[in-house]
Amino acid sequence: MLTVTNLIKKYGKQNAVDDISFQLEGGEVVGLLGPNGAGKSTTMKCIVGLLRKTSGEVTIGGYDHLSVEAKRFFSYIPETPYVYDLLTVKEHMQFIAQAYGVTEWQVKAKELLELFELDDKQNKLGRDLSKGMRQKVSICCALLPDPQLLFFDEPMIGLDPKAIKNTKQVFKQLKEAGKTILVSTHLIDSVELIADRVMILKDGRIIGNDTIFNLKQQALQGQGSSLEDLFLEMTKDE
Ligand SMILES: Nc1ncnc2c1ncn2[C@@H]1O[C@H](COP(=O)(O)OP(=O)(O)OP(=O)(O)O)[C@@H](O)[C@H]1O
Repeated sequence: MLTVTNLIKKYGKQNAVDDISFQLEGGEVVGLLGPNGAGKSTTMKCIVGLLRKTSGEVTIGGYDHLSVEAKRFFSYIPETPYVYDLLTVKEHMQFIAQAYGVTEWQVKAKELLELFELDDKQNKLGRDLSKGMRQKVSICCALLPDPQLLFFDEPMIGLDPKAIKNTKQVFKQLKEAGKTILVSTHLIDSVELIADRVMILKDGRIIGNDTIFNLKQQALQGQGSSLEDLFLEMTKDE
């Protein structure tokens, strides 16, 4: 579903993403973990085409990631939610539905807005929404076209506990529906239960890419421990 080959992104002389390669098979849920500045957001932005990669190749569903065909496959939920100031919450849903040709979108939009407790905010303008509400609108817009592949960059930041719980539930449902997900997060427990695999990024490089079980075996010599301990062990400075 997603193939990243020798991806490099430089900011000036710094390699923020330093020659990484990985694949996501259809239906896989993969957690992208790493300390602040590891290159998680830069990697995602290069994949979805918001940042110009320095070099490397990215294909989505077999198509070059910048093609319209590739864009039909995925939704991206950015770290900082972007909403249109002068569209209401409902108009955001309508706009996405029309852009992606979603038929009978009202029913799905209603379900999503109810799930994220936005149903009473339908007529509020984007500019009048709180940060958490913007994040919820961003998630609802991403889910409306029912894409095969979803990129979530720190989806829980700014959400209240109820919305975090709902988002975890949505992840579970998406996984059950066979969707492919790449999710970057610092909230390790939010991926521990659903991730088939995690990739650990440090200084722009992938330093671990395996099932949580296998990574624990390698890093902790089989000592029973949490994913959080594993993360801290793998990313500690020598
Ligand atoms: N626009 C930019 N210009 C220059 N350097 C940048 C820019 N954006 C990010 N960087 C640098 O690239 C590196 C990777 O940043 P990135 O935001 O991808 O990390 P991250 O893993 O998403 O971090 P966090 O967990 O803090 O969100 C960091 O060293 C950062 O300072």
